[in-house]
Amino acid sequence: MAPVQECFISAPGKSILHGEHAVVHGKLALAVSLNLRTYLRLEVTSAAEVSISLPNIDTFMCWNVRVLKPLLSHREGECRSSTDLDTELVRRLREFTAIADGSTDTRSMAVLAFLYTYLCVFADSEVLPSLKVCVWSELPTGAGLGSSAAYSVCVSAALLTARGTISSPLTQSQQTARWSEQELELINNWAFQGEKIIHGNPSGVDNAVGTWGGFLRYHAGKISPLSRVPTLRILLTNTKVPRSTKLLVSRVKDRINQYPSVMTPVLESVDAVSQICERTLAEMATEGASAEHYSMLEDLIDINQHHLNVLGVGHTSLNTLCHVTLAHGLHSKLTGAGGGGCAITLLTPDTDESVVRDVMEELKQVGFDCWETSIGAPGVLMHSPTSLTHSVLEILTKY
Ligand SMILES: Nc1ncnc2c1ncn2[C@@H]1O[C@H](COP(=O)(O)OP(=O)(O)O)[C@@H](O)[C@H]1O
Ligand SMILES: C[C@@](O)(CCOP(=O)(O)O)CC(=O)O
Ligand SMILES: [Mg+2]
Repeated sequence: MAPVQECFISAPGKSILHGEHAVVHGKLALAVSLNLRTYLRLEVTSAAEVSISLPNIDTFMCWNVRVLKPLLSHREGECRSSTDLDTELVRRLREFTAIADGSTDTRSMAVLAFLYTYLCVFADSEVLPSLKVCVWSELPTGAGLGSSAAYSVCVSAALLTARGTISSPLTQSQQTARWSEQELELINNWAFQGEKIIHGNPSGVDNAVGTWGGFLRYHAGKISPLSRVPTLRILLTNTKVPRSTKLLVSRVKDRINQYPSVMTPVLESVDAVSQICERTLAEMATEGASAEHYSMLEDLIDINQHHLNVLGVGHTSLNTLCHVTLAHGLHSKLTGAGGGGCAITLLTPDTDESVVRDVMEELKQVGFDCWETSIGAPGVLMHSPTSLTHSVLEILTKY
């Protein structure tokens, strides 16, 4: 396949309806893509350098390609796998970029994930290519909306396309295009490796949503689209309390290890919540949504929020958020890793517009960001430059 000289790629963020954390331990999760995206521009240059500009996290790095090549010497001739993390390469990259093992600064993980994917994808090239890459996102970083996965999906799609491992699907007359199912699998597998570097122990649900988009059920690595879902109205609120998915995921693991007989039933119960939610959504889509259906969805949200508190990923900001919305009859739960970050609030057909306005106003007064989101956006896309808004294009070409 002919390699590209320049490409623009985007991938969506996600919201987990139910099953965050439990999904890491093999339970069912229901997740949906958001209309907030991460964008990437890749340009092939002749500078003998590879550079990555990450304006969201104020990170701008550049390396001579000849300095990077020796990092691959440990596996000369071997093909890098898209399904297993090369831990020796990660170790070498940590040393090279001077990121200490166990570092809690997840920002530097974005650089590590990029370099890892770059070196693996181009491992068989005699000379590493000179590339200029810029990634910018509409998503808040580290807030539970899957910015790490959207980033990893964009990086993986761009590098695989630049290498010619997957096609460049955009024809001249198209604004956006997607890859074949087989190519999406490859993008997803490499993005999962990126997530492993950023998260430590990801379930894979976030990169799956970033790759395929839509409404997905994710269970023990098996991804399937939810075919029957009603139109749902959801408020997203960002408490703006920073947190790291990596730390929260390992905190839950520690708690399970310390109190297995207490925590295992909680995980089972979260699984049951996801299953009942899936059945309820299917019923709503096929039979029409009733007040009883919405009442069940609200109960499940409340139950899961309590479970997430028990798992140790709650936060006072999230408690405040739940109280504010409940005072107006609206039910909320954290989404993503918790510990701060974002929550979702379900709006029902009976919710008066004045109530939505009041709730949003009150949440903003507490200091949170709050907006109504649209769900089910497409997964990873290749864009023509004209399909991007002026402001996105300006940012991506500025660095
Ligand atoms: N636009 C971006 N530019 C650079 N790095 C990003 C971007 N989005 C996400 N990341 C990486 O992902 C990390 C946040 O991931 P995480 O803690 O999983 O939160 P979430 O995925 O919920 O946003 C960041 O610290 C950074 O390493
Ligand atoms: C907590 C978890 O279920 C979701 C994490 O999502 P986010 O990185 O907070 O957007 C972890 C995972 O599934 O890998
Ligand atoms: Mg993440």
